[in-house]
Amino acid sequence: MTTPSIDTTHVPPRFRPLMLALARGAAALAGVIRRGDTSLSAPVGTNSGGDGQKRLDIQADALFRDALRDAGLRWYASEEQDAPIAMQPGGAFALAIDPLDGSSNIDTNVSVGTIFAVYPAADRSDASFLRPARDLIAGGYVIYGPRCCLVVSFGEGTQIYTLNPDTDGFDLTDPRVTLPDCFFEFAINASNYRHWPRPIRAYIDDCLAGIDGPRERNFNMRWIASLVAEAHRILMRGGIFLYPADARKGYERGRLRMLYECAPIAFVIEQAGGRATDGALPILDGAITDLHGRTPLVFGSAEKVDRVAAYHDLPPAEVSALFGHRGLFRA
Ligand SMILES: O=P(O)(O)OC[C@H]1O[C@](O)(COP(=O)(O)O)[C@@H](O)[C@@H]1O
Ligand SMILES: [Mg+2]
Ligand SMILES: [Mg+2]
Repeated sequence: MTTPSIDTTHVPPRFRPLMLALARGAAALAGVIRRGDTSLSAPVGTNSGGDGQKRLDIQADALFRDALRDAGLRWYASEEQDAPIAMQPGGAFALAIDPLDGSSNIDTNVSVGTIFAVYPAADRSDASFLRPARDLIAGGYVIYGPRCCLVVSFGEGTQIYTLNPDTDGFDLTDPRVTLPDCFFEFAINASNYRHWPRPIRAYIDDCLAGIDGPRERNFNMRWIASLVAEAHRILMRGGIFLYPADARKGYERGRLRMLYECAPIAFVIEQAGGRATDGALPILDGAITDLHGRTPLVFGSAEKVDRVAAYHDLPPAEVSALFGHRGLFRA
């Protein structure tokens, strides 16, 4: 087997060692997932965000920490660790990672992923991570699906690399992907409908009403329960994803974490021409105030994400009116 690598032609020079290390970690994790050890979905504990951990969550965390040892990182913050870990004292970068996203899908052989965000390192770990989300200098994800792809942005467009099984290297397959603007598909966990805030219910009601409703067209729906897989589908063909805040205990700020999940996904989506908000305001205009803090997340085609924000601006009486009255949202 050759040493895993990535084509760095379009990677800014200062990020090359980091991208090579991430590619190494991703190729190794893709190999672990492919081997299909069924014990990897066994529950092993709870992380500080309060989520159950599976064996593969822990293994993925250890694997990336090891792969990133000499990659110029000063700090490594993981969804699976209570606090950031000090790496190389002279390192220029602070990296936040969700080593395994979508862990409820491990045992069913459905796509899972890794999400990462890179910030300039400060002397202290809290100053490195607790800051405006827009300070991000690189971010992306890896999807372990039928194809393993690494998607990354360095702030000038979004690039896609695909793992070549013959060489174990990531080839550049799209140097600048554009998120299609017009696809009528939404992704939301509809089992939580009764817990959602009114603007979200109204938006989804109008999609469900299809050709007979104010949107005057039919929509399709998807829910994979793997943020990375939804993000990749939307990047490829458009549509919208919503994980709103809801009335369940512990979901006051939704489910997804600002540092490890929402900021890097928002970065990649914005850089591909899409939009990402908390329902109303851009995710990247927000601040990271808590390592494991959460935020509602809505992202996808710009026009659809803007429309969700417009539902938040409606007066309450208008939001709760029958869809037929929301003349504003026709078409
Ligand atoms: O089970 P739910 O509430 O639909 O949540 C699914 C969401 O939770 C997540 O699995 C959370 O990520 P982790 O697996 O990293 O905890 C997202 O990938 C996904 O979008
Ligand atoms: Mg996750
Ligand atoms: Mg995770």
